[in-house]
Amino acid sequence: MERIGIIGAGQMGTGIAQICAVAGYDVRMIDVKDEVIAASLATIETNISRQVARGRLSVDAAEIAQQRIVTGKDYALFGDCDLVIEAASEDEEVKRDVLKSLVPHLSPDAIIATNTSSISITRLAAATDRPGKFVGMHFMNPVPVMQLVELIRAIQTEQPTFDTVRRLAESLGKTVSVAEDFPAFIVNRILMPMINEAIYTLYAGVGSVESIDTAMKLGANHPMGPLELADFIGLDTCLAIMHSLHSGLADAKYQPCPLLVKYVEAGWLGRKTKRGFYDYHSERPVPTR
Ligand SMILES: CC(=O)CC(=O)SCCNC(=O)CCNC(=O)[C@H](O)C(C)(C)COP(=O)(O)OP(=O)(O)OC[C@H]1O[C@@H](n2cnc3c(N)ncnc32)[C@H](O)[C@@H]1OP(=O)(O)O
Ligand SMILES: NC(=O)C1=CN([C@@H]2O[C@H](COP(=O)(O)OP(=O)(O)OC[C@H]3O[C@@H](n4cnc5c(N)ncnc54)[C@H](OP(=O)(O)O)[C@@H]3O)[C@@H](O)[C@H]2O)C=CC1
Repeated sequence: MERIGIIGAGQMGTGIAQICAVAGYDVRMIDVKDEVIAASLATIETNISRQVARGRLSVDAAEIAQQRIVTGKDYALFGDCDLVIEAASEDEEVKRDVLKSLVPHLSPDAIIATNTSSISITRLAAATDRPGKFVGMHFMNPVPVMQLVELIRAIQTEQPTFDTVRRLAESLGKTVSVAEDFPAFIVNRILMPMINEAIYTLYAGVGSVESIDTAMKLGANHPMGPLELADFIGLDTCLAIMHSLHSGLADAKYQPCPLLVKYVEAGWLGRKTKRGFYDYHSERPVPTR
């Protein structure tokens, strides 16, 4: 494995590109907007510079890593990639369109991985010309910091594909946890109902944003409160994951909180739009409820 493609230069695509380049892989990354790509490269530069300042990476290695990342808007960039990781928005129609556009450009042996948080790997695999060479590779946010990669086998995934992607995750310094292909897999099946319940707790007036987050940080030793974490993940992504759980498992306990729905309808998506359960326009996040 030498060259890795990434679709989507949002927070996940950016983190994946960074760790792949630092680990020595050539990276090709596309997105639909120039400004998103520019912001992604700026984030990578900041993060890599911090690694240099911390003495974890030499100046030369940092420069080489950044040169390994080639960006653009055209799927033809993926022609010589050994593996392409799809990290576009958490929307099945978007992902299907992306996969349809991708496959004509790929070499026959190339593997496709999806970083989806919740959507059926089996259905996405079936939307490609190579379901046996398709796998779920679910990185955690922030990618450079979090230790885990969840690997999800579609019913069609062939063992050599799975083994190759496991080796790739390990070569990136990650620890693998294997999940079967059920809605939202392991991490989000457990984490997202907790976040949704925190939003219900706010909706019911049990506590303010600050009291709920403080309670869970100091009372349950979570590194971030659930509402702060929801803003960090992206409220659109949180809602999409709850929809996958609700429709995929047909259980009322997964119904998304109406307040979450309203925030997403308002375009309050968390940190990425500078407003969610907190307002991020000033230096310190300000709770909005
Ligand atoms: C939705 C899904 O499908 C799946 C998911 O990803 S669910 C979300 C999973 N992620 C989590 O639960 C994250 C919970 N939060 C945390 O673990 C921590 O708050 C955190 C790791 C994000 C930050 O840790 P912290 O100790 O509070 O902050 P801080 O001291 O600033 O950061 C620790 C290090 O991480 C780095 N870091 C923090 N945020 C970062 C980011 N977004 N990108 C890159 N590096 C980051 C910092 O630079 C710092 O590095 P150094 O050691 O070089 O100083
Ligand atoms: N956020 C998280 O904590 C985690 C997210 N994930 C998953 O990773 C994926 C990406 O999430 P995340 O990075 O947070 O989302 P972001 O919203 O930060 O980034 C998604 C990016 O994909 C772009 N995009 C949308 N459509 C296309 C397309 N057709 N072609 C290329 N790029 C496209 C978006 O552009 P535009 O903004 O213009 O629409 C955006 O830049 C999702 O599947 C999500 O569920 C997995 C683990 C954790």
